[in-house]
Amino acid sequence: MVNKVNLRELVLGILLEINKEGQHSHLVIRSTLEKYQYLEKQERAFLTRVCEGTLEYKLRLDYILDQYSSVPVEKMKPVIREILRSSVYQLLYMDNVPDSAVCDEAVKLARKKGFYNLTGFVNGVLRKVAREYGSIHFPEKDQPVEYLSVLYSMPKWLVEKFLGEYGFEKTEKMLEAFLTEKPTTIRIRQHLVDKGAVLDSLKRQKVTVEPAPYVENAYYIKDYDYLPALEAFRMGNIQVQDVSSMLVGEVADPKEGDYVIDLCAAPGGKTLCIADKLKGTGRIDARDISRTKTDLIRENAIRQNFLNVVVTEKDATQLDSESFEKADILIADVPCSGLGVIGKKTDIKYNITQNGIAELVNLQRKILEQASTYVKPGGTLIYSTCTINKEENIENVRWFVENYPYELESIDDYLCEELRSDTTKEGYLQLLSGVHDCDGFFIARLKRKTEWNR
Ligand SMILES: C[S@@+](CC[C@H](N)C(=O)[O-])C[C@H]1O[C@@H](n2cnc3c(N)ncnc32)[C@H](O)[C@@H]1O
Repeated sequence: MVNKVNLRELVLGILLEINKEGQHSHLVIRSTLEKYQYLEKQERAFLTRVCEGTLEYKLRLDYILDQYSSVPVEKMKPVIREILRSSVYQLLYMDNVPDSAVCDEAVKLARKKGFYNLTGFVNGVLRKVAREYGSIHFPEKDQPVEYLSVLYSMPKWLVEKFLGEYGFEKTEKMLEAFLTEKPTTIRIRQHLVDKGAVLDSLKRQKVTVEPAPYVENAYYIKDYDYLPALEAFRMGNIQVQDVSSMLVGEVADPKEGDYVIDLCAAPGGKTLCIADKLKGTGRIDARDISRTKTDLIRENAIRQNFLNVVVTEKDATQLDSESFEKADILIADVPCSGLGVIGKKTDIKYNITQNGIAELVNLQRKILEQASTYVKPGGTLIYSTCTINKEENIENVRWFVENYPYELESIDDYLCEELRSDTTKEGYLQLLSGVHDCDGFFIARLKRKTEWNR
């Protein structure tokens, strides 16, 4: 017989592990779920929700705890801090868990972990939060940085950065969107696939399907358990991909027979989208830096049976002279800070630093420098990131056109009316979650000048 597992103890173990340097929360959660495969579906959902929610709302939870605890959160013992954070998350955001159960379980867990002398403290803080939460004084809008930081659990330096670039209204929409759960977005493959049949197959498996905005073959899916259990997925007819990322395929606009190089291609989202648009013709050379990464591209290309995809391990910062002036289209979907996808990858907001961004800008420019030589004169270079700060986006593009024989080219012809603006006419698009109905993302289309007009 299997021993009953204490779910809150597992949550505590996960939260402590995530705090260690270099850990990624989704991997720590996944490895615990794999280890405890026998947990019921509901138990798995509880464990995932409490861990993810505690992380997403960490700064707000700490602000609340600091109102009620005689010891500041920063000075607490790590075990007690994580018990309190995850318990306050349950008290405030999980209606189906009774307050008394949250407090009792937290006290039991503190005792089990050897903190006998702190059980009264844990009990006192949690019962006060449960009783008095409605009367907590939160920062007001006239202190915009504190207000947004506490309300949306975003480090202050990032709030300041977003306010500086986008102003209050857009920043607030974006921070709110980061905390809002979204359905999965899929792209239905077009070449050799009947869209109606794919939609029927999804509906037969009781999946809720709705059209997503901006791109014709983009759909939201809900009410499924496990992606590989879907026939449409196993048959290679759907690919999970955010609409923002699909827009790279639209803006690249490959023509049958084109030779495309995708320099940073793993796990293969844009490669496969472009392979589909090439309709089995031409070739897409999908590269990434390591075997682990290129294996992900291979796995996806095999599932979708695309024979025009060639996968190789290559460091994009190193010059590949064999690719000199060969590509009709080059995709530079570079490694970036990921500030546009904080809603899906919570760790980013706590781990990224200004120095880290500066290092990424250097890496992005090194990649662009090599990439500049691979495009045929008259060919196209698409520069994209899933981030939203100017240094990694438009400032890199401006640096590139100043130093290399390229010019921005309007992308209006490839976008729906809703996404067109002065910047898309100039050649680039900055998407923001909450403002747009997708992840935060940047795309620029650059044309390599021909010999005579360099
Ligand atoms: C934004 S992700 C690419 C996402 C991919 N284009 C897609 O649509 O699925 C950036 C990729 O850059 C890769 N990368 C990082 N440094 C690199 C380098 N020096 N050379 C090549 N790839 C690199 C990472 O391994 C990562 O897979």
